[in-house]
Amino acid sequence: MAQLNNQGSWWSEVMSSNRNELTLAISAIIFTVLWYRWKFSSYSNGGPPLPPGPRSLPIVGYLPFLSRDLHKQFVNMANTYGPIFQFHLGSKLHVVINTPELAKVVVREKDEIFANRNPTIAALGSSYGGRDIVWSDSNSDWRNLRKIFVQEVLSNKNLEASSCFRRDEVRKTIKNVYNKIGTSINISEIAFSTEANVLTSMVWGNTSAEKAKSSNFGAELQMVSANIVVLMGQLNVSDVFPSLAWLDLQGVERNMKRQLNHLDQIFTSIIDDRIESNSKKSKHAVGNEGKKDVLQVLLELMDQKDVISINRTQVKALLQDIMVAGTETSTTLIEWAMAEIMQNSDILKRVQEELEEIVGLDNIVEESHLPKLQYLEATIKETFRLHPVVPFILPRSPSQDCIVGGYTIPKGCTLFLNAWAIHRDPRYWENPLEFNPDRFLRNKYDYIGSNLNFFPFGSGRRSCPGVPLAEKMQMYILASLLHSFDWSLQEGEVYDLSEKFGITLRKREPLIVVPSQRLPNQSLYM
Ligand code: HEM
Repeated sequence: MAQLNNQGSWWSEVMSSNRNELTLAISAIIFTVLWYRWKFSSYSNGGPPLPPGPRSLPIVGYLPFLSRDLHKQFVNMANTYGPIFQFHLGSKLHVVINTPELAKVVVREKDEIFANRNPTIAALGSSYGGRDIVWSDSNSDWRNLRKIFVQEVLSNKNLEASSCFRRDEVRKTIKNVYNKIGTSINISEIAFSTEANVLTSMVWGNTSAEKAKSSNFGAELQMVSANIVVLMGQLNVSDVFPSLAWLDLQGVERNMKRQLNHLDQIFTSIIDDRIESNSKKSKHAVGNEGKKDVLQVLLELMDQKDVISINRTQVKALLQDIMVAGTETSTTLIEWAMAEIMQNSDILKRVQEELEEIVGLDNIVEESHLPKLQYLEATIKETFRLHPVVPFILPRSPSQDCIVGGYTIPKGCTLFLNAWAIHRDPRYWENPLEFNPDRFLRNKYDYIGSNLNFFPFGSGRRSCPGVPLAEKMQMYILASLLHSFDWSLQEGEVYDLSEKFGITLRKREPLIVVPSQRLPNQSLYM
């Protein structure tokens, strides 16, 4: 049987650590699986069949054969079963799409049908039960929250008004790196704290809540966000066998609750603090339009009963989305980009020459320079192509049975769009494994997936609404790090680009590098 190799599989670990509980619960599983088998057998009667897929075991399905590097395994499976294939994990049907043509059917022609997420237990635990934007089903609450996010949180006006926060934080980062010249720096930590500080200034910059102001808040946030992302990427036996969920065999649900409690305490203290300070001020003293932070905008919408409004849980769920979706993703991209650029000395030289020409060695990078940095932009896009931060985008689930590529896709199954495979498919990309930014100078690709050969932020109605901020931040941080400093690996280190699969595709080993001064004028670092 193809692909049946459970060496180093996730399943063998779960089995060895939880043998007793699993044995006890096996009868519940059998019942569920028999029911689903009966349900799915009806697809072969009459309508188009389910997509092809590997044969698998009774009860557990394909579960024991999933490898840790799921993105690579799915490429092998596509080679065997074709551009659309399916497999069962326990009772749950999963479908994987591996070509831009079929992705187009999902996110264009049938976008409305494929607008649900089918969140895992971990995802529900991280999002106040799916009451946020990321994990909510496509319903009126989701539409409302997404509208608030696009029109109020990341509107052009707000993005413009918050440029001072980005400038302040990027400058602090330059100063901070300057103070560490000659020593080893973890790029991911630097990128994360810059991103997190920008987001917190934009979101609750005017807070006086002690927790949010404490010096270790950034580190706490980084730890919690990283834990949330790891837990969301973990295969959880409770998702595969819902009848076992009460046992929480891997402790994913418990652990996620702990992480969310941590964030919730911080959000609660910030919201309470703001409500109290608002009540002490007259309405007019809260600030004029341009100066309101996001929290203020959300709290005003909370009081509003008509047009668009939001409740307290949704405010916290939205804050959680911004903090987790906005930090982990951009941090991952910046680390990959630095790793690729440092490994390719010609590319580093071209990026720095462009910076010299546009910014000048007697100046530091400003946001106004960014639209002119075309080679850097192409380098970032090439990084997204080879290292899509969210390799399977986020799961989609059809709200009704439908047909894709001549096969039936049943209502409620989980569908993955395999961006990792599409981004390195030789049918769409010449020399796909070569890191070559020039391909993005020759052909224009946007970030909203207009061309589905390249869609690192997804596409369609559930595509990433954070693109305008992400685009600015990743360009600004990378341009600043590469213009203000030269970089080398710490002694004894070798270049390494190995991946660690999860809901985000991280670099397996952190990129530890040593900065040196590049700009002649020392005052540019102060
Ligand atoms: C490198 C940076 C980022 C990447 C690669 C990224 C990627 C993604 C992807 C692939 C999706 C799913 C799209 C789909 O299903 O079609 C998504 C959704 C989302 N992202 Fe991002 N993102 C990034 C930055 C951000 C930022 C900065 C924010 C907010 C400040 C953000 C907020 C969201 C939200 C709220 C959703 C859910 C949208 C929905 O379900 O309607 N993201 N992102």
